[in-house]
Amino acid sequence: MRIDVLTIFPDYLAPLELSLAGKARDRGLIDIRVHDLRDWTRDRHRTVDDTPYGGGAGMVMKPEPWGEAFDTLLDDGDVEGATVVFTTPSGQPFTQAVARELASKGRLIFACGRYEGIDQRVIDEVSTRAEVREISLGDYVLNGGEVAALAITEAVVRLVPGFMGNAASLVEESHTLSDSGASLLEYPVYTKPASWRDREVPPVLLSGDHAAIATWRHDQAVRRTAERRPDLVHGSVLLDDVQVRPAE
Ligand SMILES: NC(=S)c1ccno1
Repeated sequence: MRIDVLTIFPDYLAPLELSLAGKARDRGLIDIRVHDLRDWTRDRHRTVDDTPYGGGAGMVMKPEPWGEAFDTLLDDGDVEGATVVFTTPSGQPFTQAVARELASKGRLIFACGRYEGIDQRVIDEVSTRAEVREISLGDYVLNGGEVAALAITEAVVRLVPGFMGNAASLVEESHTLSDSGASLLEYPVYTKPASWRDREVPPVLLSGDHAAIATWRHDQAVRRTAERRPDLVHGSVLLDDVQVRPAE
């Protein structure tokens, strides 16, 4: 997978060098390229914003630099299957399901807006040339889209086949789907020592009874989901999975 990031703060994406994404790049699994939007400005001040038509506070990102940047990135022959992601608070919520969708793409191009946003004509024009997704990290406003691009990149890259050394660990993490299709939070996890500050590991986990352990873990995931994320509980589907007993 190739990932391009367009931003006026390229150094903001430096953590991609450090994290697992950096290792994946070293292994040739992903090709990450960060681009400074100002490289497509034409004035000596490298201007990327201007006042909003219709008035109002703040500044809007000018269409010209974005248009020329996308001309470069979408005309480099590597456009097939490219998806352009605008990270914006007005986008669709980013979820694990969206991460799975994006992980199946051949190429992602992140457009990180700043100020009050990017001139709408940029989104409209790019939509005629590639698949466009406007995605929000959450219902809050950041100073720009870079943090969202980092988070989405991390969530997506770890799903790319071959990225995680132990693919099995992807199966039992939060927001995977249960047999009934419900999105479950991960069950609580424990490791040595078996007793710590008079707190014991649940005995079932020491029993060696794999069926009982699987049942306990699923029960815990369902209970945790029902308690913390009732919004993920679709009718009785989730509760049909298991009788949710009151917390012990
Ligand atoms: N919530 C998101 S993705 C965002 C981008 C810029 N500000 O907020």
